[in-house]
Amino acid sequence: GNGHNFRAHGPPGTGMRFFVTCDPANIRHIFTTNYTNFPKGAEFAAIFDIMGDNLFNVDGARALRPRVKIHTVLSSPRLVASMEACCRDKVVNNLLPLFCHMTSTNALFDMQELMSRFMFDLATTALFSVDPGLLSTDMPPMDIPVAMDTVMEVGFFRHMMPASCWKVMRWLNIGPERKLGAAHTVLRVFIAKMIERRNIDKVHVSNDEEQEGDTVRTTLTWIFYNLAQNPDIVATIRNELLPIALQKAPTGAGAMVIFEPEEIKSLVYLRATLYETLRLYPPAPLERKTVATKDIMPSGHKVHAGDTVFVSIYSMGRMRDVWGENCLDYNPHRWLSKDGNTLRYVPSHKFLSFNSGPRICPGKDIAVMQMKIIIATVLWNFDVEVLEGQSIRPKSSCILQMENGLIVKLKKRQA
Ligand code: HEM
Repeated sequence: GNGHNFRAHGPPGTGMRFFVTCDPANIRHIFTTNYTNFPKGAEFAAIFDIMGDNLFNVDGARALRPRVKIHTVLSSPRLVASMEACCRDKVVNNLLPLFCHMTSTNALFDMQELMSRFMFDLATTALFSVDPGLLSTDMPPMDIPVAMDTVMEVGFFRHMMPASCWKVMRWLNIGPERKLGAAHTVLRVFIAKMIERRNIDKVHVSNDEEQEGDTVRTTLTWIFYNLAQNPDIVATIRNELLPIALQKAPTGAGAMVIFEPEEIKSLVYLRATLYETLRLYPPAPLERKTVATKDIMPSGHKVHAGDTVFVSIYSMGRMRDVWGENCLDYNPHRWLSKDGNTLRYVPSHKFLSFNSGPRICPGKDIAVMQMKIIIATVLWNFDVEVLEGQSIRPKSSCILQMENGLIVKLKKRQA
C-alpha cells in the first residue's frame, strides 16, 4: 500500500490485532469481492447489544433473506413516495412554523439539536404513527434522542478497548457503562410505550429506523455549516431552484415557498452539494469488520483469522489519490459532468459514505430526498447565519456529530 494501510496491536496480553485501511482496492476486496470473509463479527454485535438481533448487527447467511427483503421494501416506489410526503408535510406543518418563530424572536439556536428534533418526530411518525411533538415552540425535553446519542458515544468507546475491559465496567456499572445502562432503560421504556400505544406486534419493531434519522440529521447539520462558508454555492442552489419557484402561485408577505418532492428530484447541483458534504463529513466515519479466515489484501498485506479490520470512511473521503489535488476543497462541481448537467459516476468503493457491496445503505434514495426537501425549502425561504467564533469539531462517537452543536440565526429572505 502507499500509506493507506497500517497495522496495530491492542494493549499487551490482549492479543488484539488490527488492520486499518482506506485503500480503494482493499475496500472493494473487503466489501464486495470477498465479502463473506469479512463479517461484522460477534464483537460488533456485543458493542451494540441494545439493538439485539436486528439487521444492523447480523451478518452472513442468516441475514441474507431479511437483507434482500429490506432492500426490496425500501425501494418500493409506494413506500418512497409516502416517506417523501411525510417529510414534506413535517417541513410545512412543523419546521417552517418553528423557523418563522425563530426569525420573529431573532433567536440564536442549535441547528444540530433542531435537526435531531425534526428527524426524531419524522421517524416516530413514520414508524408508530405517533408525533412526539419535539418541534413545538416550547422545545420539550428530548430524552430519547439524547439516549440514542449516548448509545453511539459509548459504542465508540467500546470499539477502542478490549471487550473484557468494557464488560467488566458494565458488570460493575461504572463509567460510560453506567451512562449506557441508563440510556438503554430510557429507550426500552419508550419502545414499550409506543408498542403498547399502537398495539403493534413487537417482532416488526426494531430501533433501526429511529437510528437512521441520526445519519440524516448529522449530514444536514454539516451541510448548513458548509453552506454558511460558501455563499457562492448557496447562490448556485438558489439559481437551480429559481425556475421552480417562479412557477409557484404568487405568495403574500411572509408566505413561504414550498417545494414538492417531484419538483426537486432531478436537481443535480443540489444533489452534488449533498454528496460533497457526505464525502468530507460521512456521518458513519468508521467501519469495523472481522477476518473469518486468513487472507491477502490487494495491497499485499496479510490478515489472519480473528483480526479486526477498521476502515476509515472519513479518510477515504479525503484521499488525494481518489479525489485529486484539491481533495480538501468543498466543491460540489467535482460530482458533475463538464457541462454541469449530469452527475458523474463514482463507484461506491471510493465514495464509501453509504457503504459498499451487499451492505450498501438501502435507504440512500430516501435519505437524499429528505435532505433535498429540507435544504431546498430552508435555503429558499431563509438566510442561515452561523454564529462566528464557535469551535466546530466532531465528537468522539460512532456518528460524526458536532461536539458543541451548530449555533445559528435565521433571517427571512426577501425573494
Ligand atoms: C445521510 C443518510 C444516510 C447515510 C450516510 C447512511 C449510511 C449507511 C451506512 C454506512 C450503512 C451500513 C452500516 C453498516 O453495515 O455498518 C447503512 C445501513 C443501513 N441504512 Fe443507511 N444511511 C443513511 C440514511 C438511511 C435512511 C434514511 C434509511 C431508511 C429509510 C436507511 C436505512 C438503512 C438500513 C436499513 C441499513 C442496514 C442495511 C443492511 O444491513 O444491509 N439509511 N446506512
